[in-house]
Amino acid sequence: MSTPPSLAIRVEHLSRSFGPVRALEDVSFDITAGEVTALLGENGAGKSTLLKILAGLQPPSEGGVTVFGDTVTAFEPSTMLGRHGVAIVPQELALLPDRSVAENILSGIEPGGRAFPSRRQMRARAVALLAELKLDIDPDASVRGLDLATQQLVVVARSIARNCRVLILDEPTSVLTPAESERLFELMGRLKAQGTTLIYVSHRMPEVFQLADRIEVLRDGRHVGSWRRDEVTPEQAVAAMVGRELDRFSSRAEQRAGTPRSAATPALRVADLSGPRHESVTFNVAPGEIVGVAGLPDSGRVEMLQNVFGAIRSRGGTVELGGAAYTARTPIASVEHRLGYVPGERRAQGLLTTMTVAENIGVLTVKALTRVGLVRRGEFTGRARELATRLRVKTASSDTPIVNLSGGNQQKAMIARWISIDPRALLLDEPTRGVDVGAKAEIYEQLFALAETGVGILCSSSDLPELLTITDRIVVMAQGRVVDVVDTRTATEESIMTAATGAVDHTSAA
Ligand SMILES: Nc1ncnc2c1ncn2[C@@H]1O[C@H](COP(=O)(O)OP(=O)(O)OP(=O)(O)O)[C@@H](O)[C@H]1O
Repeated sequence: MSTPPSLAIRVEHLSRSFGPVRALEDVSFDITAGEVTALLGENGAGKSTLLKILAGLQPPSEGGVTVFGDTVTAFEPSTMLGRHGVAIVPQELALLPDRSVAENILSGIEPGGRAFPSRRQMRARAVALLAELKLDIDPDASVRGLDLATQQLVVVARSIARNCRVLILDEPTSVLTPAESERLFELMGRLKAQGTTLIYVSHRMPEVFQLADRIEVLRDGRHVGSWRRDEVTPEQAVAAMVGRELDRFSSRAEQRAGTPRSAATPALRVADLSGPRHESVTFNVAPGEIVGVAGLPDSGRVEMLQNVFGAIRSRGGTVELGGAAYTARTPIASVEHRLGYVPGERRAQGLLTTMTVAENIGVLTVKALTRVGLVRRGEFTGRARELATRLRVKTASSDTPIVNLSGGNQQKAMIARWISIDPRALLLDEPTRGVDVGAKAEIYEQLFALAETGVGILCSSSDLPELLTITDRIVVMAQGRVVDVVDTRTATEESIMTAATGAVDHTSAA
């Protein structure tokens, strides 16, 4: 059978089960060569499972895949790349940290069947490739010292060096700033111009509608929508993802118009706080207030949050919770003081990877639910289940290992964990990274409900529309210092970015 020249990949009746979970159910669609295809779906819809099958990281349970007319018979990475030209940029980048950029791009490649005769030739080839891709990256730099965005570009270059014709990117922008995302989009544009087929997953609608030629939607493992970009609106695509029209989410400013700021003792007071990459940081969070922290990734906002929580060593300054000084700060003491912290790096900092969903959510309540050395198991699981339902954590059961959950659902479980301690103040870093549009609104509602009960919330995020939607005020940091504190009702993305990128003056905080 001859294949139309424009067909890159045909997926036919693809299914994949994990025990009782049907991650993919009879999925069939085509991917056109030389186009950008965006794959959309809620958390747990099956996107990563489909991408992993296409990259040969796992086989389907049923069904088949054809790449440029050639039927795939072995779902393994070396075959998918070597024979079919399909490569993936996964969420967890697997580079060799102590090797140079050039080595990472080219090691393991044998031009003409032979290893590179010398390091010099390998380096020269890497330089040529980086120039061809217009990537301004030092070929001799050690990968360990590169930021995540640059590491991602190195993985793309490595795939291109291996003659990949189809490049898959799994949520590539979830860890990037807007400027870094633009750099990636420019590279994607250049690859497309050279004829590379691109498939990518994103939860960010504006970006999908900027980049994609086609949009494919999965829901509960089924393929439920397929459009050219100009045939569909973002609202229609979201409705296909969630199976209903989403109500427009009204921002905090709209919901609280006219509500005066609480004059009560602050839930959290931070004064003159200094530590790694931050200096003399001062601000308050009133009970029931949601304060955002904006700033570039190197602004020190992440370290500042860790300092407040007691996860890193402080170099001075004070923290007060409900008017009482909180001095010897450690993560354990913070739990006892009912100060919560949802970290941005869930894999490294939060997830208990050998434990179940219920254990991950309930781990901080074990002590409270233990009597004479015995955990009240029923109550423990019951509470965890209730929180899992409240945050719409999609899981086969509460006994499922947490690692079996999709990324977005793991994040929802991490937030549920901290809500379980009934916090007095809650710190969050990138709370909705990797979370789908429907679940985002659920998380925002939970934060609003928490604030309603008097909890002071401090939320650091690189997602400016998020900060403008959920906060009352925004602390803007640059180069480790607070450079502005703005009322969200009058702030814009531009005004925040201007402060975050330009100013170096230390404005005294409210
Ligand atoms: N190794 C596994 N074992 C058991 N279940 C799994 C495994 N991998 C995925 N699943 C399940 O398959 C379903 C689809 O997961 P997948 O990771 O493909 O979702 P996704 O659409 O990529 O979600 P997200 O946007 O949250 O990353 C989920 O219900 C998930 O819990």
